[in-house]
Order: sequence, then C-alpha cells, then structure tokens
Amino acid sequence: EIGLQYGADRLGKRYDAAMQKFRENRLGAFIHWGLYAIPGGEWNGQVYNGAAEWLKSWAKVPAEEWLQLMKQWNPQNFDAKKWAKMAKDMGVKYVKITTKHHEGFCLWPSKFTEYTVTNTPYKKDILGELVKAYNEVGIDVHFYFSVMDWSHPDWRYSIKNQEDEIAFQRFLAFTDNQLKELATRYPTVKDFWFDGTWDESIKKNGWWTAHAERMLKELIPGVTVNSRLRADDYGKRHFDSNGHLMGDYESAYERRLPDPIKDLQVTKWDWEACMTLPENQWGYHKDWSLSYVKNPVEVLERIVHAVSMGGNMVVNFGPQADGDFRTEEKEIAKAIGKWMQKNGECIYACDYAGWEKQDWEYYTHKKNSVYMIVFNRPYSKQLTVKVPKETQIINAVLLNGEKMKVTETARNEYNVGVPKQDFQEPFVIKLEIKSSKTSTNKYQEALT
Ligand SMILES: COc1ccc([C@@H]2N[C@@H](C)[C@@H](O)[C@H]2O)cc1
Repeated sequence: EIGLQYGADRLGKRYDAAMQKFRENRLGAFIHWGLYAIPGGEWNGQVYNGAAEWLKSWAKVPAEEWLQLMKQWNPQNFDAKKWAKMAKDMGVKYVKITTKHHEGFCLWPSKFTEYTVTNTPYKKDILGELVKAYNEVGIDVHFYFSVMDWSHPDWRYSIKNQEDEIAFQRFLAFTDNQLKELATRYPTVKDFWFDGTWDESIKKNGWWTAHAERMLKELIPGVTVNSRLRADDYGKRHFDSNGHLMGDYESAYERRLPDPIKDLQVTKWDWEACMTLPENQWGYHKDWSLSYVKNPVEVLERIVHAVSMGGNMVVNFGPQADGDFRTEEKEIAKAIGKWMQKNGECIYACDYAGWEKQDWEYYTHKKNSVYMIVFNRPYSKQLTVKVPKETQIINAVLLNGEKMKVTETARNEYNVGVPKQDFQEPFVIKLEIKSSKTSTNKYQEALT
C-alpha cells in the first residue's frame, strides 16, 4: 500500500449505532427544491429537456440573472407538516434535502452569502421547518450539499494560476463556514451527502475533503458522510489510491444500480443509490411527458434490488415552486407506502442474503429469515430456490401467514410454490432456514 495522508480514515464497515441506523433505514426520499423549481425547465419561452435543476447551465443564464429568481421565491403552499406526513405515509425512514444545489441558493438563512431564503419574499428558514417536521414524525434528516457553487465568484472548475489558487482557498473557507453553520444550527442532522465534487479544483484539494469529513464528525459525533465528497492525496475519488472506500458508504449509484450477478463486490461495503421518477429530472420540470416516468412497481423493483445487494435506495421528489408536490409524485409516494405497509419487513433492517439470484427476482435477509420478493410470476407456478451448501428451508409462508409448498428438487435446490391468488403486485414469501451439517447423499452428481 502507498502512504496517504488523505485516504480512507477507516477500513471496513462502521458498526456503531448511528451507522446501524443509517443501514437499517434502507429506504429514503430525496427532496430537490430550489430556484430551479420556478422556471421548471423553461427559459425565455424555450423548454429544455435536460435536468431542470441544471436549467441555468442549459440556457447559459449568467449567475446574477439566474439569482433574480429569488424575487419570486414565495412558496405559499409550503407546509412542512404535510411534507412529513407524505414521507411517513410512503414508509421512508429518512429524507435527504438539498440545503444548497449548484445554483448557490440556500434553503437556510446562511450568514455567509446573500443568496438565501432570508432575502426572498418568503423570508423564513425552510430547512429548519423541515428538519423539525420530519424529526417530529421519527424521520431522520440528511443534508445534500453541493460543493460546486455557481453563485460564488471564488468557485473554480480548475486551478490555472496563483490567482485561481488564492480564490479557491477563499472558496473552501467559505464552504467550511457554511458546513459548520449547518452542523451547529441543525445538530439532529444524521448525514451529509456531498455533490458537485468531480472537478479538477476539488481533486487537487483532496486534503480539504478529508478535513471536511473530519470536521463534521467532530461537530456531530456519529454523522455519516458519503464517498462522493472524498478525493485522496492523488485526486482519486470514492475509493483511495489503495482501493479503500472513503467516507462511510459508496454513493456512486445515481440513476443506476450494481448488477446482481456481476457486481457482488458492493456487498462488501455500505452503499446508497438514488433514483429519479422520470428518466433524469431531480428538480421540478413542468413537462414530464418529455421522458418515461417509472410506475410504482418499477420504483419498488429498484428499491428491492438495492436492499437485496446490501444497499439503501433514495427515491427523488422535486417539489413545485408553490411548495406543493405534483400529483404524479403524490400518487407514487402513496402506492409505495401501501406496499411498504404490507411488506416493509423484507426491506427495513434487511441485508444481502448471499443466495444466487433467480429470475423471479430478489432475496433479502434478516436474522434467520430469508425473504423472497417475487416480481416475475413463473408459468411453471414453481419458484426455483438454490440454497448454499448445508442450508435447509424449514418452511415458507406468505407475509399474510398462508403456508407455501416447499419441495426439494435436487441437492441444495427447492421449488417453492406460488400463491393461488394473483395479487397483481410483487409478493413476499418468508423462508425460515437453518444450517444443517448432515447433507443427505440422496443426490448423485452426473459423471461427465
Ligand atoms: C454532470 O452530471 C451530473 C448529473 C447529476 C448531477 C446532480 N446529482 C444529482 C443527485 C442531482 O442533484 C443532479 O443535479 C450533477 C452532475
């Protein structure tokens, strides 16, 4: 291994209570809310089909012009308690909120910039209201924070000369001030999810990313930090130059997931994926007909896929400028919540089962139960289950208690019957298992 000053601070998973809670939460929601919700993807009469929170970039709007949108920021229908109820009813255990996206507009009254809610017609501390409302219903709050800040004159994409260097060090000091402000104003925050850290300027300042992680962990013992913040001494991101994961969980899976057969390495560390409902919209976009919008079962499939490989999933919502949510998002949240109400035990505090994935889809594991979450009902009416050596299935029940038939079909192989009723939605079978040393030699391997 090579010597690193700014590489991984810890090897292997964290097992303290705060990280256990992060891991057992499993299902989260993302909130992307900022000035970009006002134009909703349209600028000077042109609708851009790129991500709405990047409209400033697509329409090449200068920062001072873009930030004029603050004059219109007045979400009269914003009600933090309603947002908290929507999240509770959806069954999420945590919510990640954009404190500041790339545009530089802060949802909290930061003292270090004029571009905050204070200087809008709305005036009030939106972030503070949300932290209080979510925490009151037992939902953890995580902060999304974009290091890249298009509103700040000292932001640099690269460091070309001494002037850039001096400006960028001022920028990092400004960023430290904002992070300290967030950590001290909202001490119940459980996680910082950094974004906007892919540019040369940050990769050249790996020291700062290590400092930011260490500073937050001093200010809030137990707080978690994502790998996307981190660059090491040589600018290597997420995993340091010795291949060790930096931060507390890998955060590279954005709008994509590891392959359940080929990417099993991810089961060795903690990771969290995040996803959009349209193909690629995080902030509010007025026209969702421009891309495919996932239906509730497609969202559930991604949630279960992540948990089946030992990861968390965060489903994104982009609230409207008025502070309410679009109907499509409310309906998806409700549908997910309905399913989670009945089946959540196969998600919360569950982990990778280590069994070979089958076509009917995913396993999750908790204590001495393995859950089968069936998305694809086979015409054979039999669910193939291949168990690890010396593992026996004691019984199989639907979560409503209905016993399912289990037939041993070969060495370490079983058929589990499908329920008579077609629920028209993914269903869960809970397997009780035990390890058995005595493997019967009933089955003859073919000699070939
Ligand atoms: C250059 O590609 C991207 C794509 C998405 C992002 C941001 N990460 C997501 C979590 C959203 O915040 C999106 O704006 C940044 C750069």
